[in-house]
Amino acid sequence: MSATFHKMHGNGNDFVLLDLRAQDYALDSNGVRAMADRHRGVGFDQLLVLYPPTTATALARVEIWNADGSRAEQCGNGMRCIADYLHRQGEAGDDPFSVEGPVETIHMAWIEPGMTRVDMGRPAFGPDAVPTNLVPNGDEYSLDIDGATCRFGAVSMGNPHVVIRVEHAATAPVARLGPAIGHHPAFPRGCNVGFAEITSRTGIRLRVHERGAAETAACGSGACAAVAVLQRAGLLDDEVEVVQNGGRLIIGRNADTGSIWMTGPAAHVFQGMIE
Ligand SMILES: N[C@H](CCC[C@H](N)C(=O)O)C(=O)O
Repeated sequence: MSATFHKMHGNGNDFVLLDLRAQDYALDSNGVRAMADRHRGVGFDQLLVLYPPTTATALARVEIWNADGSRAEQCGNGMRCIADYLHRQGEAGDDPFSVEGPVETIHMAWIEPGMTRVDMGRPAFGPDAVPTNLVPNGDEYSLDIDGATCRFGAVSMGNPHVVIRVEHAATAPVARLGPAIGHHPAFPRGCNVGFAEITSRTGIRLRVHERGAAETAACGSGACAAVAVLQRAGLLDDEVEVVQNGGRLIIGRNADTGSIWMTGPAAHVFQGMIE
């Protein structure tokens, strides 16, 4: 069994894209973990799998796997790469198009070579949406970690996110608090943990410890989650530049629909064959 794959990345958050609409390749958690191995496999933060669509308008049905073999409901950088791939394949033109995401239809558009835009849908707040068994005080959650109380926002972008406001992202305790919160029983499906430094009403610096992958160079849904939480707190305007270690994104809020859109880079690195 072998298949053609595409290696891509969005601001250094790297992916293997496996287009299984016209080829077969059996996948399970063990196989995904092996493929993700950066020494014995191809290496990726997430695996993006395209299957034939189940609706007339979508170009593909998308499944997302993390490097640890777990499944994810959303991947913002990955969706931007899928948009670039579908345009590169000649399946998408300059008009918006859509794919069936794991939990909802995702609308996207190609902007220019290496630049795409994705409508990431409406953020969902509240414990049941995230999901978490914590009870918020207003919009703020708190959790005692190592004897200290950690306060944060929480939101679902399809996938679960915690957003912690920090003075300086560069010195945020990502390696310690990321796993401690991300794997905490208060989050039955785990969560991605973002550390956001507000630099202005139109700018943040962000680092994200990702569920199923550890800290990544960039996290697209994490950027959307951080902007959604901080906008809800009245701290950010409708359009924000999010700077992460791997690069920058423009995140905006559609005032009419309440959905969050994301514009940023998508790069195709190489095509290969996996056994
Ligand atoms: N680790 C995430 C999936 C990938 C998210 C990230 N790579 C993005 O760009 O949104 C999760 O398990 O929810």
